Amino acid sequence: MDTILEIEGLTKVYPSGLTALDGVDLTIRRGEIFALLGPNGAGKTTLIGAVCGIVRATGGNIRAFGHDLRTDWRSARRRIGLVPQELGFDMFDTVERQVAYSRGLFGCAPNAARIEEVLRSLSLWDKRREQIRALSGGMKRRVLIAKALSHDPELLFLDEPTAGVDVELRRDMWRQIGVLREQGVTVILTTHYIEEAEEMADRVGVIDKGRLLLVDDKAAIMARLGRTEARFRLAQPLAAVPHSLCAYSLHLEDDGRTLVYRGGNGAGQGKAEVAAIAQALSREDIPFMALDQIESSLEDIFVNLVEDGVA
Ligand SMILES: Nc1ncnc2c1ncn2[C@@H]1O[C@H](COP(=O)(O)OP(=O)(O)OP(=O)(O)O)[C@@H](O)[C@H]1O
Repeated sequence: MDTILEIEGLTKVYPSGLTALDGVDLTIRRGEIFALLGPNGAGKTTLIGAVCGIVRATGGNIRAFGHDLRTDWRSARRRIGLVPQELGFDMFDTVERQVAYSRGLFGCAPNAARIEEVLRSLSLWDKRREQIRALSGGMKRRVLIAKALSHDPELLFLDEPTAGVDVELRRDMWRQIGVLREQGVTVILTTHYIEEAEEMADRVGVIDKGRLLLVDDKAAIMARLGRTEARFRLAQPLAAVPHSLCAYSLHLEDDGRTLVYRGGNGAGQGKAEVAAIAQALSREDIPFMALDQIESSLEDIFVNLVEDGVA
């Protein structure tokens, strides 16, 4: 595994006494898309800020590209890009100048061809001479990305890239992030939206109250924690769950007309049990008219994790 970022025991206590990060350990692999998922105030922006040199950590270590950020911040910093949550630029400046200026801020030599490439990849080329204030909200967000890409970062942070944007723009943003992945850029994004993590991430970290509750491959999270709910709508109501099925996690609803299964801790266990229950029902001569089956989403998993406070 080629590691691009290593965070160890990262702690941030703000002067107010609030602990925003509480011993966070995280390793990011080169080329992956990592989604940091958490509710408001979980510590996502603080974590990004600590890596990007905006927030001074209280404790812990951060190594990026093998450099210790405390002692060798500058060389690592050039290889990191940040798309912040807030729109912050000179609204009267043109798109092209803002993006070229950002490149210069990182000490990179002017490179008109590269700026053109970035602007074209974000469909901003036709807008390059427009003042930023004249752009739509979505276009302004693209300019933020263009600025962050202007110095060719290998590691890009996107802090809630789709907060407050409409569905179309969100999908557009997902496409853009797909393009970055193809270009080999490592992306860490923060989000409140489970569907965003589900759609794009290779791995997901769940953070709450400054603690990283869980980090895993997206598919593994689903497999480990995914639950299956199946509802058998019975032809005839039952007074009780048949004895032969009491090994399964079943109960009756709708005055005995619906047999409900909830269970299966991943790895297809839920689906296998539902199939076994269906077979047992037909063996017992208990016909059912319909079967509705639902797999839990990352959202359900997240709610459970946050409620439990543990991984
Ligand atoms: N400069 C600051 N001074 C004091 N407290 C702060 C500061 N910045 C953030 N906090 C607090 O630290 C905690 C974590 O905030 P942070 O912005 O990192 O969370 P977040 O997960 O990014 O939230 P959101 O999803 O709302 O952006 C919050 O309780 C927040 O109020």
